[in-house]
Amino acid sequence: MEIARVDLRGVVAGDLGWEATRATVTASMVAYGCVIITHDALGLDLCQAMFTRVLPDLFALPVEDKQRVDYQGQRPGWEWESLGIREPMNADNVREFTNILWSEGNPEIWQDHLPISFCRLEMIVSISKNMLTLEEMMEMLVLEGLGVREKSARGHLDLLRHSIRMSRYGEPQDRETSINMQPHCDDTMATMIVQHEVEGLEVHVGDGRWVAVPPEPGTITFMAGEQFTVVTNGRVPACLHRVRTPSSRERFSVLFGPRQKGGVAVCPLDDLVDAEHPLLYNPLNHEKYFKWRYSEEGLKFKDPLKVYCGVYKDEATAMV
Ligand SMILES: O=C(O)CCC(=O)C(=O)O
Ligand SMILES: [Fe+2]
Repeated sequence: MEIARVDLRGVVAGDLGWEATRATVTASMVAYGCVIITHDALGLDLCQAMFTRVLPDLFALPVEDKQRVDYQGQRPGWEWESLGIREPMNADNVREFTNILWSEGNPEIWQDHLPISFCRLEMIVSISKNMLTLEEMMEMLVLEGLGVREKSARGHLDLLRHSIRMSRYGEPQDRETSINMQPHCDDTMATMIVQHEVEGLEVHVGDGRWVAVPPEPGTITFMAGEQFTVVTNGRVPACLHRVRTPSSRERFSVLFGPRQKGGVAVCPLDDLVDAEHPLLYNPLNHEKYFKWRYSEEGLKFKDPLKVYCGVYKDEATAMV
């Protein structure tokens, strides 16, 4: 079986296509924690403008400016940097982010009779709103596919917060492997990745085999993070992925995804725990886990999630 590709255009809950899509999505999520979506929700023009204008402008700002917002980068040996915005569907949050980055002193540029600051804001908000709709649809498809009642699934969605991250990769430092982000699973609930023109995303499909997800226009990669493994009581594995860019071209990506709201433990959904499927994960306090997972101790383990909150530790305690 390959990672499923599903066309979500025109798919509506309860309609004819819904059940077939649900079966395909669920099977691929159970096997790889990953599905490739085709959708026009983001709009090709919007993506083009985002990747060729907004992102290059954003990352061209001086590091001192970028460090005034949620910025990661400047790691020795890593040609990678990333900027994040929480709840980017809310224009106020995006306005705050752009105002901090492009404070006075940056002359306003006009484009198609609109100030560029307005275009940037509109683009980020619009991409985020569309991503949120797709994200919730994907979670509903998988959860329903696993047998979760609609009400429980909606209750789960209400416990999420969202953020968008925009990343830039320079030339891979390791010319031999061309890897510019090492294999990992995200510690989120889910991540949706939009690529543009430059290759990079690869997904592990078992036995050391990696599959490249090509940066095709109109496609978005949906992947489960560790929190989703807990919520689904182990049915959906967190997707193991990495970034590898043999062309060495500069690469941008846009990532959108939910995590559990702060202070609310992540728990397996009741509908997914029964005699046939005993409880596999204890409630996960994300803040504490996050600190431990990236500590010297947490980094020793192959499956830190299981070590931290798994009911059965068995092979989880294997070291990296
Ligand atoms: O840039 C990408 O395609 C993936 C990035 C990623 O996996 C991450 O930031 O966690
Ligand atoms: Fe990732």
